[in-house]
Amino acid sequence: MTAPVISAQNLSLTFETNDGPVHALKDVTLAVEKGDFVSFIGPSGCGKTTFLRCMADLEQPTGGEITVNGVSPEEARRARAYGYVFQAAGLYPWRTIGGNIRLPLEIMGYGRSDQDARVQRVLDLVELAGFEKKFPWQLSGGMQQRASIARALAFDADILLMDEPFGALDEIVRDHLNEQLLQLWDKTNKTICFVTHSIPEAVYLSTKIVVMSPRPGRITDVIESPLPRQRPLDIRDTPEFIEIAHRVRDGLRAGHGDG
Ligand SMILES: Nc1ncnc2c1ncn2[C@@H]1O[C@H](COP(=O)(O)OP(=O)(O)OP(=O)(O)O)[C@@H](O)[C@H]1O
Repeated sequence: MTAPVISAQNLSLTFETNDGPVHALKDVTLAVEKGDFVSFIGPSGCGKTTFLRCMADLEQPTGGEITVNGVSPEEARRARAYGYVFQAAGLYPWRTIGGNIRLPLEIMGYGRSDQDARVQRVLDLVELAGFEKKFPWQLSGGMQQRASIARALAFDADILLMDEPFGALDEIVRDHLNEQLLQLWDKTNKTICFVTHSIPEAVYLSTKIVVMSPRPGRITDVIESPLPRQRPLDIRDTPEFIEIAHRVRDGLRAGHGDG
């Protein structure tokens, strides 16, 4: 067996605030394997974003251990092990779509022709070929979110950390992006950690669904999905899908009950 891509052992993070300590994460233990698509679902404040930020070295845990690709999050960050996609697309309005995707490559010192090739490749991957010279405001919200995914993919990181990337989009656009994201995951075999509030989104996308509950933020259930890798959208009407969705809902309810 290969080592997990992300391994958390009794991970805890307590924020000291003026109102006293906030236990954002408490004793979280989880292994994410290579090629997994893991969704984190739970009510507001259960620590989903904090967990993702620990993986990305944007927060420092106060207890336990976490490794990314077998090393510390800091070393993984320096090795550009992951791309991070935020809730809002976060594109610079004064740069074109191509310019936005190019920015991290410029910072990392890639040569100009390598930059060009990478920009074209990731624009193709997210089906935005031809939009390189447009500015963000000329694109719909869904297209902007795809551009921000392209930016996270541009330097070929094996891990994609996505914090509610489609939360602000309407349902039809979200369905379409979910489908595209699954195809992209299938093509590239990346490991994806994905935060969401939506049960159907979590069940549709994931190989593993991590249910969390707040106060203190912890994992209450980990569901290994029996669904096949290839998933047309209408898989959501099948009994298998509905059964998993029920289990997630039950887990969320139980978490609320003792919160
Ligand atoms: N920098 C901080 N300082 C103090 N408390 C914080 C900080 N960041 C997060 N928290 C608290 O930690 C808890 C977990 O927050 P987190 O953002 O990880 O939750 P979440 O599950 O991602 O929520 P949401 O679904 O609303 O995004 C919350 O109670 C939050 O208020």
